[in-house]
Amino acid sequence: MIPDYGRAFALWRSAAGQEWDAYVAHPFVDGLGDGTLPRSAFLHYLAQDYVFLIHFARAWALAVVKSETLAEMNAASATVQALLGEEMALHRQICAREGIDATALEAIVEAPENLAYTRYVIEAGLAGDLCDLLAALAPCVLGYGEIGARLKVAGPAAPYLEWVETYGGEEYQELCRDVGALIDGALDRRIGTDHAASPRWGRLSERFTTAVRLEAGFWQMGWAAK
Ligand SMILES: Cc1ncc(CO)c(N)n1
Repeated sequence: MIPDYGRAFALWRSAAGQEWDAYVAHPFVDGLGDGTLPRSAFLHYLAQDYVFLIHFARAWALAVVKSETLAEMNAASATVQALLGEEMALHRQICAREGIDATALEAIVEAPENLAYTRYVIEAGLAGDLCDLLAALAPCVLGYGEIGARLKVAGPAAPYLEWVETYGGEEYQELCRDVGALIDGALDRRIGTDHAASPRWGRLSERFTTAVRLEAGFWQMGWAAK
């Protein structure tokens, strides 16, 4: 079952079509679920993802700047906190057990796929308004929610249980529902409640799909490190 993260997400997701499937059903994801993903690929991914989250948190902080209401500011800043506090703690915990400390993680050199993705998102927000920024942010947050929920139901294998429980767990799922509500509210306010009827819709959809493609590229980067 696909989780309900709001109206705009459902439309963007189906417009992305096969690109969405290539992201959420990438071989890397299958390997996380059934435990066959080589540890080296996982650790390479996780270290890159730590740096990803630093820049991703900056992009969410930009959403605070681009907000027009206190409700939007609160929702965006709660996401910044969830990323810096809870999600990055997962990475620190797993890497610490492998002998990689937080200072080493922070100093990881970004892979081009990583750099491309986060800076694309930040640029979407700098060039546009909160709708443009949220369209580029949505695949990351909500895609991991969908993946986590699916893998959790399937009954994940032991090696990556912690990862699956983080993204499939209630706390992250609640964050996804809140982000879905923030997106719908931000779009209602700026482009009207019939999102797809807005002249801006096509462009927003493209932003979403580009970010989806960059997500698949991120898995591919990890997968290539096998
Ligand atoms: C690449 C990537 N996308 C999305 C998430 C979820 O925040 C993450 N941790 N990493």
